[in-house]
Amino acid sequence: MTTPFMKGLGQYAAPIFMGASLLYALGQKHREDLRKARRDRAHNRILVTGGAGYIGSHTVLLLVEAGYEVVVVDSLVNSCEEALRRVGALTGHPEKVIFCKADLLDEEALESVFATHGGFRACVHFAGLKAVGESVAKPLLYYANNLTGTLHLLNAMHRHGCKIMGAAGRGRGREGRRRESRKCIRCPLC
Ligand SMILES: O=c1ccn([C@@H]2O[C@H](COP(=O)(O)OP(=O)(O)O[C@H]3O[C@H](CO)[C@H](O)[C@H](O)[C@H]3O)[C@@H](O)[C@H]2O)c(=O)[nH]1
Repeated sequence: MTTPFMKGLGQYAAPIFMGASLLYALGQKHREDLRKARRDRAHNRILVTGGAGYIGSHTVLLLVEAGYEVVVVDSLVNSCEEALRRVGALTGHPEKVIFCKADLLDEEALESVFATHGGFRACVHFAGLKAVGESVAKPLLYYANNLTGTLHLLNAMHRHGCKIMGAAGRGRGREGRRRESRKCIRCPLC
């Protein structure tokens, strides 16, 4: 049975439907704009772990000069934030150096960096302990810190679709000669 109230409502159906469609279309456009902004940002944004350290801060400088925006994750265990402030000043683009104090062993903090600032075009990984004497005295600490931290990083990259990782390592060969290697690899999990 159609009541007068329902009949009255009928005349509003078309405008309500059109209004809802318009809102839906605007929402879609807004979501598409957000996705595009995120894609553009990802194209230009690099994550540098250990970016406040010696090699890391020089890398950040070069990346910013090359036009990238850099997010630095560093626990500051062997560095200080001042280095990044200086990098910002030297490049003239302090806004392109975003610092997040976090330890790679803290998975939640790392996830929050990826959720807030990702996705990254690539990651350069320098956040590692590397004092030779200490590594001999405390090998398990070094294994736990460097391997677990790297695994956490790889997992976060995998979850957030970041597929390129650069890393630098230094070691001594059997014959005592120093070996340096710099590698750029695809994330092994992706
Ligand atoms: O668990 C850690 C260990 C270190 N760091 C940070 O990582 C940076 C490492 O920088 P350092 O100045 O201590 O080391 P270097 O820049 O000299 O780089 C050295 O350590 C690197 C560790 O990845 C590479 O091995 C590299 O080849 C080697 O020269 C520091 O800011 C330190 O605070 C962390 O954030 N988390």
